[in-house]
Amino acid sequence: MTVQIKICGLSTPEALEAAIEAGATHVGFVHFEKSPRHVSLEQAAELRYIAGARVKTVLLTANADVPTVSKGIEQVRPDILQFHGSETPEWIGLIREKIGIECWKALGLKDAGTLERCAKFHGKVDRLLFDAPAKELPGGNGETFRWELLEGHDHQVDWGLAGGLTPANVADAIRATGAPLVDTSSGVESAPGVKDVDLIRAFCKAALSA
Ligand SMILES: O=C(O)c1ccccc1N[C@@H]1O[C@H](COP(=O)(O)O)[C@@H](O)[C@H]1O
Repeated sequence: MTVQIKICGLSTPEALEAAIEAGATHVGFVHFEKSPRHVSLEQAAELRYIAGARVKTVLLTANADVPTVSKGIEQVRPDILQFHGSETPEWIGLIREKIGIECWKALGLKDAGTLERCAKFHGKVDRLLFDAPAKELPGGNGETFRWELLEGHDHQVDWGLAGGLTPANVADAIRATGAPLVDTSSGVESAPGVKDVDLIRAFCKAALSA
């Protein structure tokens, strides 16, 4: 099966077009003020409009309150919401049920225990995204985690791999984990928050050839 690719933290039409042309299946907009990739809901809506139906659009928030998430859905009309903070399964489940929108939850994988605890999200989210443990930011830190933690894991829900993925390591990551979707943000940047179109192209090429 062809791997799905999410390029996250996009903030310009140029980088967005490069991601789509290179074969990304998902593009993400980060609405989280502490991030160097933060975009306002107005900016995200504009990018979402440009993307149209060519790719799936993802609005990422971290520990946002309900009014912010509602405003994001209303203004941006994303295909998917990605929750990247300490949102509970019940909280996400309620939003998913009420709004009927696809919801993803990112989890920082520290050890086998974290992986076991992800079972509480089953039935509440549409996809789990395994990332490195949070640091100053809940995500987008460019850190990989021990991919071997996923070895032999019986995935009960769709999932994806994130955390420090770059054009240089994404093919190894796919081979090592069998990830059906890979997600990158800082690994395709020339500086924090500045996407590099050549790195985006190289990332997609490497992922698609794994
Ligand atoms: O990208 C950000 O700035 C960000 C901020 C807050 C939460 C998540 C964020 N990004 C997501 O984190 C993972 C891994 O990113 P990276 O490739 O290691 O930089 C990915 O899902 C990003 O979408």
